[in-house]
Amino acid sequence: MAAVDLNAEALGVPRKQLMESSGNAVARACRDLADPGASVAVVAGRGNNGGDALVAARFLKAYDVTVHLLGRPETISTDIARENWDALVAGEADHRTVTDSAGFDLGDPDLVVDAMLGTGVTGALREPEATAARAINDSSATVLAVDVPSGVDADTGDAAGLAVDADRVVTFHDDKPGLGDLDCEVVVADIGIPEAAELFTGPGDLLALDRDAQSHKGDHGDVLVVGGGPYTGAPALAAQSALRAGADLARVACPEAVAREVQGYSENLIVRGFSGDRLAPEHVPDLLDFAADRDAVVFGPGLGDADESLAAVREFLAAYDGTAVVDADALQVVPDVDTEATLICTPHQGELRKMGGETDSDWEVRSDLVREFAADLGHTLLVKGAYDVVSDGDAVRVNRTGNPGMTVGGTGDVLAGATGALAAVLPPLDAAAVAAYGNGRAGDLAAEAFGGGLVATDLLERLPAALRGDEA
Ligand SMILES: NC(=O)C1=CN([C@@H]2O[C@H](COP(=O)(O)OP(=O)(O)OC[C@H]3O[C@@H](n4cnc5c(N)ncnc54)[C@H](O)[C@@H]3O)[C@@H](O)[C@H]2O)[C@H](O)CC1
Ligand SMILES: [K+]
Repeated sequence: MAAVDLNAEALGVPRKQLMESSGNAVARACRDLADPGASVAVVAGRGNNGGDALVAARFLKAYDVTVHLLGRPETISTDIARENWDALVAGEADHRTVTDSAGFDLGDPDLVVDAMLGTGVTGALREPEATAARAINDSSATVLAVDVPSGVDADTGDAAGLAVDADRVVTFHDDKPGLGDLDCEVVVADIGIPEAAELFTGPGDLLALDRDAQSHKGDHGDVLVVGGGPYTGAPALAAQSALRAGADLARVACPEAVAREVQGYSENLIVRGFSGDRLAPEHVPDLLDFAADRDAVVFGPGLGDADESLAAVREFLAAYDGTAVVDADALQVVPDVDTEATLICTPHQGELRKMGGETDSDWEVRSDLVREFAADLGHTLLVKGAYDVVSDGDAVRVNRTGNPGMTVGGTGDVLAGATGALAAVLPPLDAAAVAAYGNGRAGDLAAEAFGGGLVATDLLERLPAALRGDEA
């Protein structure tokens, strides 16, 4: 939800507006549960769950509302919740702050609005929330829970300990998996989050990359690029891109004949040559051993389409059961290989057709075609275009970053490498969506500097900023 909220904000629908919609939905449920003049106890926590109810209080003029804030106002954790508290105080609403459990007196209300904790709950209820939850459960009031009954984990429906026993839940935007088993009525309120906030990639998708501080080398991926032969720049671009997208190690397995040239592009790469001047079936056993210790493999950059190289790709994929990004000439092999591997294929629309897929200039039509083909293939597709379409056969994401300057050679290798690095730390669909978003953002930053004259290496040093969500 945090990612969707952030994407909604990027689309021009700020969180405070979402909170206003949530609060309005809560007020409508109150009007449904209690008659005007009834006494309502709003029990608000210090986060946005509480914020929703502070908004609702403003919509309940016809009721006798008392707001209980659990904690001092200065401990309210978000500005939008704090602003709604300040508005209540400025409006002389009947409000009180509960700084310790002994200070909590629910009174004898007809209706309780449980807005202590929502999706931000961690662990068992602490004080004074626990005392308040017991008082709410012991009261004879009707209980309306905001988003999630406090103490319940929205994803699992479990509670680490005590939880509020609600008569009705008003949850926002979409049903939460954990609410299904509650024995109370759950109402899903549309709070005006645009569908686009979930369909199109945006800054919210970068939250998935939040790294825990304790991470150490190797946590962020050891990526192997298998490529090179007719071309040498492509595997080097892909491997450097993997590093720029956060991989700790980037290795290149390429023909001995070009190993020095590939190494020459960057001392950051660990280059390992296999015999001859192009990939062939005899290299596959070694490659499988080498790949087994990596977190992700990027197959294809610069491989060329010699029959023996494609035969080697087929043999490798048939035996590989890890995670691989397949790009460029290797893509044509995928449809006729049965593999246990988790593949992310990154074709442009011409390569998609060569794989047997269909495309369309209208991105909405293309989205359905890509989803169907991904379902047939059983793999994740990232189909490059002015609008990149990503699908795992079930969900669809569309990426709108990027610009026409990115048709220059090599940007696809940069995307493949970034996808490999992200596939080492994220599920395939997210890895492809974030890679498309970051690669396009890096391309947009490069276009600011070089316009149509940008080259693929310009994206490399801009990938970190693009994946951090830095403003251009
Ligand atoms: N897109 C949407 O669905 C929207 C949802 N909204 C509401 O926002 C909350 C989530 O808000 P958040 O601030 O992230 O977290 P909470 O308010 O649920 O709780 C955080 C708050 O609670 C404290 N806390 C955490 N665990 C415990 C505990 N075990 N005991 C005591 N206190 C605890 C923590 O310290 C924080 O202070 C969502 O549920 C919706 O109601 C948005 O308003 C609109 C968009
Ligand atoms: K709640």
